[in-house]
Amino acid sequence: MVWDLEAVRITCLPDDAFYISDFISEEEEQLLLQKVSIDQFFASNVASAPLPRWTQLAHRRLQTWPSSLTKNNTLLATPLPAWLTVPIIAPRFKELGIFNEAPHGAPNHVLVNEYRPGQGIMPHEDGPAYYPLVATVSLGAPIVLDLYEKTQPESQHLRSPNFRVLQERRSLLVTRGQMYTEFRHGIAEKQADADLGAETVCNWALLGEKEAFAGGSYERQTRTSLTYRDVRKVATMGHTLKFLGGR
Ligand SMILES: O=C(O)CCC(=O)C(=O)O
Ligand SMILES: [Fe+2]
Repeated sequence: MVWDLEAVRITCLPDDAFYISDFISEEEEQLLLQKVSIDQFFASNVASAPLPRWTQLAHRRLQTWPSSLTKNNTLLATPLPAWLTVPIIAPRFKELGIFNEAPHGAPNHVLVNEYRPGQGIMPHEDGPAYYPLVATVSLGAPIVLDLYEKTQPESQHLRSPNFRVLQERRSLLVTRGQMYTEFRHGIAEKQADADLGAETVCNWALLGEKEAFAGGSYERQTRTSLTYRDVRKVATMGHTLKFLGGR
């Protein structure tokens, strides 16, 4: 398929943000959710040594693929598992060309975040460890992402965000450039998302199923996100062994 990125630009946001509804099929969504839950029992490549993949945080659960970054923000080179690669990176991200200018030409790192109703993530920025582009695939249920200009004091976060993006299940949200560097993003700890409409949701025109939100609110259900990024610093195994060997 050939995608026209300009056609899915979120025009009321600064550069750059794109939203694609129905980015993956229902079958693909179910398979991904299954993998996310099965892989909590198995390490990616050491099936005989069960390893819990989830890290329980105060307000959500997290998986880090292929592994956490080192203290100085380096990724130890390991390929992502196949289920996180096909079909999302290959062929779809490749067709979109979104990672073409990233240092490694493709994402090398994926965070899996799971939010139950009432859970969220504090406003934050993803920082300089990554090339400034995040591609988020949403699974299971919709959720609202809040965007805050960094120039505003953090106390503003207790009040209203500058922009809100409604992420439907099976959608893709791409934020890059200024949207990555000049904004914080967060998800409110709520049981329901309300006050939804063309005036308050900046990707309203790009939604796949506006009718579902016509009432202006919905109750949260468990929503899982896959956030794809390119970690700038990657250490190859050769370097790592040399480092461990002290030479
Ligand atoms: O779940 C999301 O959409 C956002 C996750 C996030 O901001 C992060 O992991 O840095
Ligand atoms: Fe983030």
